[in-house]
Amino acid sequence: MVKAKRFILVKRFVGFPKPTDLKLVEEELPPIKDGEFLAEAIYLSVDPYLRKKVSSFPVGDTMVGTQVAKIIESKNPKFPVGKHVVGQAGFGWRTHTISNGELTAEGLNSAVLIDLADLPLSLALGILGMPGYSAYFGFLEMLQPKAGEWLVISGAAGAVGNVVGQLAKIKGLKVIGIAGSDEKGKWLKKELGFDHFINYKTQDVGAELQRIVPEGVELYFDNVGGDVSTAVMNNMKTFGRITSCGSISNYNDTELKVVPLQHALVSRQLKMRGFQIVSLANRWNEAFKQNLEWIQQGKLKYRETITEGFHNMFNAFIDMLNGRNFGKAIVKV
Ligand SMILES: NC(=O)C1=CN([C@@H]2O[C@H](COP(=O)(O)OP(=O)(O)OC[C@H]3O[C@@H](n4cnc5c(N)ncnc54)[C@H](OP(=O)(O)O)[C@@H]3O)[C@@H](O)[C@H]2O)C=CC1
Ligand SMILES: CCCCC/C=C/C=O
Repeated sequence: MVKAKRFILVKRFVGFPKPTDLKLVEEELPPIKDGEFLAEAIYLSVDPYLRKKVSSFPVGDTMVGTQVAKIIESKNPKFPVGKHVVGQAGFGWRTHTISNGELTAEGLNSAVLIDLADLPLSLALGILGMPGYSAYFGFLEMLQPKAGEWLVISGAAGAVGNVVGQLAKIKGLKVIGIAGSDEKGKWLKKELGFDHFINYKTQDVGAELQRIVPEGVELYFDNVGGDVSTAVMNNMKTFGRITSCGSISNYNDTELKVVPLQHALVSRQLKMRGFQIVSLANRWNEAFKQNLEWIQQGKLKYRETITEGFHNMFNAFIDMLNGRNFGKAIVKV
């Protein structure tokens, strides 16, 4: 018998999540059936979308989330013992999972075999996983960037943002990153080649943009929404293009705030495009292959903030919401 640990939701998050909203429980797993396999978690991902998802999540269910796991028992020839998978639907915040690897209603594989050669397996949760694909499609496809254009990225030092900035440098753009600490700014400029950095906690974003690019920027990749985005949009060129990837600045709000975007949109004739990376699930492999190639060529760098211990899942999640992560926030079991 295998004992699995898992976090269940005991109270839906209201405002900033509290440790008492989740509970760590143990359960004995049944023997696996034909077509199933048993996987043991190695790395788990903590992502901003979890905060949003839990607003409508059934109390008592295992907390959702993606993980990298090793197959330790199998009655499914497609998932042999010893191989690794990225576990999505049916996995979540748990140490051991029984899965059949089938497609979910959303068209996502519940488990996908991975082989990253000599690269760390945890990258399958970051630059070679969902956040890396969001950067790839959200930037290259939604924004249709051209060499020489100016790009502003909010949430620039996070899992998605830092990859967007690096892709933009590969494509010959000029990049301004916005994030919440000068240490993050140093990393973005010195190691990743960003051209400019704005600390939204200590600087006036609009005034800084005005100083750096008085004529206005062409492109904006938005991870945070809120006042930062209003300031950026009011410093864009006519016909500027925006990808709305997320709005983490309001995920913990209990009341909906009105953010005045229309003035900038209308007066500057901007084009704003949102996207859901799950809708592009059938093309994820394209982004995987290209990001992998650029990593192997030394054109894309990766950074992770790793928290040790499954019992620290909640702390890692809160640390990410509070901006303590550089690059991808990961938990190592
Ligand atoms: N549309 C889609 O399909 C997808 C959307 N997303 C979205 O992309 C965004 C980035 O995700 P991801 O890269 O995984 O997360 P990150 O790794 O960027 O982590 C979240 C970051 O958000 C920043 N942050 C927290 N609170 C605020 C705030 N009030 N204002 C501004 N910044 C804040 C923090 O950095 P700092 O120190 O700078 O404050 C923190 O590090 C999120 O909005 C997420 O929901 C992600 C994947 C897919
Ligand atoms: C594997 C599920 C990924 C969902 C990412 C969604 C982000 C939305 O904001």
